[in-house]
Amino acid sequence: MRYAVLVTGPAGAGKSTFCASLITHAQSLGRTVHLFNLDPAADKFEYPPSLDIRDLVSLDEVMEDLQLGPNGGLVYCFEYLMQNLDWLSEALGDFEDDYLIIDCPGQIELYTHIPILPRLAKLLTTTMNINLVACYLLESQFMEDTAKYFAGVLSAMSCMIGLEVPFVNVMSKMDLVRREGKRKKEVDRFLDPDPELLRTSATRELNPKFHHLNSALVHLLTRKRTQIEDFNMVQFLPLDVTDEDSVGVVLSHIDNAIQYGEHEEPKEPADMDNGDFDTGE
Ligand SMILES: Nc1nc2c(ncn2[C@@H]2O[C@H](COP(=O)(O)OP(=O)(O)OP(=O)(O)O)[C@@H](O)[C@H]2O)c(=O)[nH]1
Ligand SMILES: [Mg+2]
Repeated sequence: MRYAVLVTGPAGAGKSTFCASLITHAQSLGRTVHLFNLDPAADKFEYPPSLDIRDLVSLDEVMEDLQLGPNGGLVYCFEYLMQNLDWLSEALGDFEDDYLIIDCPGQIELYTHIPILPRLAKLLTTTMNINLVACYLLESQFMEDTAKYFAGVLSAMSCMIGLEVPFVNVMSKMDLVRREGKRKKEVDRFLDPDPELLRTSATRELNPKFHHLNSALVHLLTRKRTQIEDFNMVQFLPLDVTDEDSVGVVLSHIDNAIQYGEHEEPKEPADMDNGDFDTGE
């Protein structure tokens, strides 16, 4: 049985850092894990990737040869990957019974505009028979601006709906929140999105039109009782990579989502009620 974690999220959300801390933690548990770099623009890693899209296609060469910018070049690299799936299945053939951590690029259009990642996820799960879970990382600074935060929630949801695989949302860089000394109750409203946050947003004074738009969104979220609120489709696990226990909690949710080690007794994930995140209050 092969397992893989697709680590997604906007630019700078902490994906590569999270991949490295997942690897450190999994190795401390005695697991064999491998990094699969899916970012053609990546330059350095804490752990050397065992599998690397840059062995197939180089963003620099694509940009130079085809006169494309970084984003167009990235889309081209993924299209090239999809046309060379033999390379991927051959490379993946070396990893029987292993756990792959897949580090994705941060261009948001990859998750919301073009259907390349969903195609890749389908291929990994159906053709290559890999137990796949996706993580979407949003960084804690998004909590500073509620309108931006809700844009982040919607992008997480858009990615999740597109991928159609088990999904774990993560609020990264929680060490920064701890340092600021935010109240736990306040933090919880962002980990379990509270649409009422938008109503009290500072945009009311700054930009009334924008506030009307936000209010309409809240109205949609609350009155129509969409999935975000009713079914808790989007909930974030707090991640502090400086705290091994926090990485362990996220890994236990990932394991649970893909039933890692199904021959063993099924394990309950660690407590999800955020009670394990101590803001230091
Ligand atoms: N304080 C803090 N900083 C972090 C954390 N994780 C990442 N960073 C910093 O955030 C920046 C971006 O981290 P990366 O891990 O490269 O983020 P990424 O999502 O892989 O970025 P792209 O691949 O460019 O999309 C770096 O300067 C990291 O040192 C964290 O948990 N806490
Ligand atoms: Mg990265």
